Amino acid sequence: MKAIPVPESHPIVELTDTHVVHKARSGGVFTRDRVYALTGADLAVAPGETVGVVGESGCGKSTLAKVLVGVERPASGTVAFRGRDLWTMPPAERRATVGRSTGMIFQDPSTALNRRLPVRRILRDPMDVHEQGGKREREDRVRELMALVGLPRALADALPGQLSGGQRQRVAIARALALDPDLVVADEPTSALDVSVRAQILNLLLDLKERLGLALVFVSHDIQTVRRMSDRVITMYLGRIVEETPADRVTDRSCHPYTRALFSATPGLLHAVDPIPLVGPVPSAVRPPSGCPFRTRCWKVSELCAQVMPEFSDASSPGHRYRCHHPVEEDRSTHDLAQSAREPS
Ligand SMILES: Nc1ncnc2c1ncn2[C@@H]1O[C@H](COP(=O)(O)OP(=O)(O)OP(=O)(O)O)[C@@H](O)[C@H]1O
Repeated sequence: MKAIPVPESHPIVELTDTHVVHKARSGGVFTRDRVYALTGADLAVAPGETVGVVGESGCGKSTLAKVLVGVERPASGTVAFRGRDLWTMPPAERRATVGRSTGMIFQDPSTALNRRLPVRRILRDPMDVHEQGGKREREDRVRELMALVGLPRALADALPGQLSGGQRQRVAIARALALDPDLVVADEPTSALDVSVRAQILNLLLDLKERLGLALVFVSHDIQTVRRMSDRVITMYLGRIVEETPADRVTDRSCHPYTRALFSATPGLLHAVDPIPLVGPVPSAVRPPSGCPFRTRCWKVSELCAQVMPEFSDASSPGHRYRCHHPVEEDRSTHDLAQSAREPS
């Protein structure tokens, strides 16, 4: 089993009871309703670790990613970088802290890169903004970054539109690394790419992470990939973190019924022979259910689940915690669970 890195004195970034609330839109117009995009998130990212984030569409994965890199301001709770609260810093200090210590890689490099700038300018831009090094040093760093991500030097003057999808994502990765960050957050970094280049980009990320000692937060719909890339996996449901599990135990040892159901439905996983049925749609993030948000789809639901949001409980294995009143026994087989879900008592 992979060891979960023990945090140094301070995690790189730590969320404490962090909430993000948006104004809801209907037909492009804001309404009085509120969308609870992230609710009560507690999460610490340690130097050098990879945290994978999974959950169905709309559960708050991208919101969590944006909060971690200081792009999204929470409505309440704290976001601390190396122990210092980001949102009580003076704005210039906050921009410098976030800009220097984090990098973000988005889903679609075609829209994330400025189409009018050549590669060398895209890569130099973070150094220009944060006034890092002189002209010569910035040019040297551009060359270094291109080599680091496997881009030929001949492409330095190319525009993004002249590159392949995989090359564009390499540029986006190089830009995220320009200021030598401690943390990179990758939000669906391969889902807009051809299947043939996905593995190359994932391998590049893993390789860079090892070589540079980066912490990586990896958001993806592709559960297999999250499991392969990560040290631990965060499961989100309707804006809540509901479980945190060591990645190599997530298919058969996770305790939250939702995590088990999610992984049981993933083709190609060892235990995905008998999917646990998830009945009905995900409830609205405008009117989340009382108590546990998963209760409307859970086969283990009881009255308590409607009344009380479960606190995090520690499981017997280290680095594993979950929010559930009726957790799955850690060693119960997925096949067995699928039977119970079909015939709730
Ligand atoms: N700017 C915004 N204004 C209003 N609602 C928003 C905004 N951004 C996100 N939301 C809503 O917040 C919730 C969480 O969105 P988020 O994009 O974080 O989910 P996600 O898990 O990343 O989804 P996906 O996997 O589809 O990208 C959703 O209900 C979404 O519609």
